[in-house]
Amino acid sequence: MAVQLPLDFAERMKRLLGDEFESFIQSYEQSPHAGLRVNTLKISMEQFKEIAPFDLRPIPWCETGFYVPHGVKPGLHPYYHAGLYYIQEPSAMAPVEQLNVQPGDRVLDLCAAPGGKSTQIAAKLQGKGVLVTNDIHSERTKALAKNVELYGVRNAVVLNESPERIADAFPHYFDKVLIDAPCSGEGMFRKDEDMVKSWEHHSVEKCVLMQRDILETAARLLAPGGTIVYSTCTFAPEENEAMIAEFLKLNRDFAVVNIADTAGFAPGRPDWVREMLPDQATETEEVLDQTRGTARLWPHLLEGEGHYVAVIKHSDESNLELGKELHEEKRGAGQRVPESGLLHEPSEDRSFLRSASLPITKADRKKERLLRVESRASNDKSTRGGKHTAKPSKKGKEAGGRKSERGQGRGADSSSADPLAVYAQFVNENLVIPLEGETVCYGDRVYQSAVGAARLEGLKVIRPGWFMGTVKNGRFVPSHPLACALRASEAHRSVHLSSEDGEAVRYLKGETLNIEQERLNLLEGAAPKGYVLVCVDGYAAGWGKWLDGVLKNEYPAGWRWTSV
Ligand SMILES: C[S@@+](CC[C@H](N)C(=O)[O-])C[C@H]1O[C@@H](n2cnc3c(N)ncnc32)[C@H](O)[C@@H]1O
Repeated sequence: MAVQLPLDFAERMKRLLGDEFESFIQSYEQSPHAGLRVNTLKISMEQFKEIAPFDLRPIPWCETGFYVPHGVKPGLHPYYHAGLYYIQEPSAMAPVEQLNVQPGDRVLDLCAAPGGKSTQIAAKLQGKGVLVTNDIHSERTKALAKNVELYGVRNAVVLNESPERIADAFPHYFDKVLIDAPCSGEGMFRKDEDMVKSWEHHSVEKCVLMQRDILETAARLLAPGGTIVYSTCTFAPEENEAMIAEFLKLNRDFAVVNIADTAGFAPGRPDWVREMLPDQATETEEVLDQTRGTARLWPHLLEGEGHYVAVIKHSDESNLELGKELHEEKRGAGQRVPESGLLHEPSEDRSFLRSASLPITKADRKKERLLRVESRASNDKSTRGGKHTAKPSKKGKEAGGRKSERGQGRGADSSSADPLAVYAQFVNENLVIPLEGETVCYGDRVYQSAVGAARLEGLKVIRPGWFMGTVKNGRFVPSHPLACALRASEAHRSVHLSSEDGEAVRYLKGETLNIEQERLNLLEGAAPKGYVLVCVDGYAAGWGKWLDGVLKNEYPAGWRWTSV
């Protein structure tokens, strides 16, 4: 066997699985399965199938997922760098499929880094509704933010918070909550040997304490009638069926929604709770049987690693009115225009960071950057479902159609003084997009936020929304995340590079390219000089700046493809 399993683990699995143990243990002789998930925010399934550079075999439980043949390296293709697919372990695609996300939903991914499931949720939202994606570890939110941006997500907010503090800011706000819980990781032993090493440190007992707190807080975040999906990548019953049974016992207005076993999923094992944890089983006996309707993904029964998924739905009609009131209260609060806001970049400076569970002190506030927040939507209604859409404004108006009070009577150069006017001018001259949500400025950075600034006040915000760009010396510099989320048809200037002749790779490596004017696609009689959306086989990858036949490379240094 390639993997040396911890003895305690192997003995426990033998006891629990009985006759099935032999085939379970044999699965460790096989290589783990690799998968990719098509990013349908950027490309449709039909289009992807036409241009797919690899042989693809569908993953039965995820309609956008495919197995990647052994030996193929999907990370070494320009399409990966253009955000056309996410490389994801096949079983890890199951939880979001069970969350039943619909465009327009408000969704929270509570334990989200590095963002595999968040990008899957975002694809299901199709830009409509809200995705709040969070991780408690600040270092890990860097990868989370990068993935949200690379995959072209427009309606996400990235937080670095404790679940408790999010619940204070967003009580009963979300239709769907995903808890991809920190766990002892037993299901990943075959894929990642480091998980074997860290198993002792991340003991089941420690994980149980964290999971209990997270799950309990999720109930405070959920709107009436909402759904929580709880998942782990471990086999331990304490972290799975026992955890769900305990939650159901304490939250009687929730019930398990049965997961169909069609895709090779096995049922949950309440009998293992009775066998291993008799006291806990006795305490939760009235609800324990419901956990049979949760799902276990076994490496010997399907082509994927070990996972556990539970769907629990809020079902108490009597709480509906109370929940609605809370909802409306917060939506009202969302209309306030804050005078200030905080933006926290992940930082190595420990003094800058505070424990997310501690209250913010005055000293903290002094250390943090206090930045001005402006809200376009001071008098607008709630941003629920991205309903209020700001059209790119005409010159002389601020972004989102709000007439600039300060701009009036100041003459033609008012745009150089007002960041929102500078932004609006850029949008008008370069893009054809609806601006959804609220325009928010943090210092010189401009965002479109699906949530709005007021609700985020006081939270550790990594990204308050879709990062559009920066206002520097009266000019708007479009951001890389803006480019990543655009379609070629939404930019006044675009150019198509081929993934096959090396030109796309040269762009992704950061090289300057010679591009004749005839190759530029110009919309609405746009002049060729200026920002050009650079596309790989038609799919946006970044910006370039064109002048006299030369395309200056604006692909950010930190994102460049260095391995080719
Ligand atoms: C299984 S990983 C998440 C993987 C992620 N969902 C994905 O698909 O890419 C669990 C995450 O939970 C985070 N975490 C641990 N404790 C947490 C807590 N109390 N609140 C929020 N996140 C937490 C960890 O930092 C870790 O990134």
